[in-house]
Amino acid sequence: MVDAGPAVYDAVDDYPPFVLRAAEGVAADPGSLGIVIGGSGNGEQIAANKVRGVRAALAWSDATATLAREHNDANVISIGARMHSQEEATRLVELFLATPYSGEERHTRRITMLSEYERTGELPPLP
Ligand SMILES: O=C(CO)[C@H](O)[C@H](O)COP(=O)(O)O
Repeated sequence: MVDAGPAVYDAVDDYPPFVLRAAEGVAADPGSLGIVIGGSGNGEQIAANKVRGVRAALAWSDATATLAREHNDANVISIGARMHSQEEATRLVELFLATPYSGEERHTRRITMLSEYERTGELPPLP
């Protein structure tokens, strides 16, 4: 486990320096999973998704935590610390870590469209 910080609580610090480091760590270690935590989890998810190769999902229920892995093969979970009790947040993370990617063709097809867009900047064709 690698802790990208912060090491001390600062109510007015900025999340991008920590989240981008966590996300870069995940991108550099294929198969690894990351956890980012912030007020709502929205900005933290946005920051993590700036890193090439990262698929960060905002989880706010058991279903969204599970689907993030099953359907999206998300490699980062974002949690809003102010949105959940500690027990709820822990459960979301545990579900995320325990759920494998389904590998279903339609999901792989969609993920491939996104990674190809990320790689080339070219839009996938319309159906
Ligand atoms: O993305 C967010 C909200 O949507 C962040 O979690 C939030 O902006 C953090 O704010 P604060 O400085 O009050 O902790």
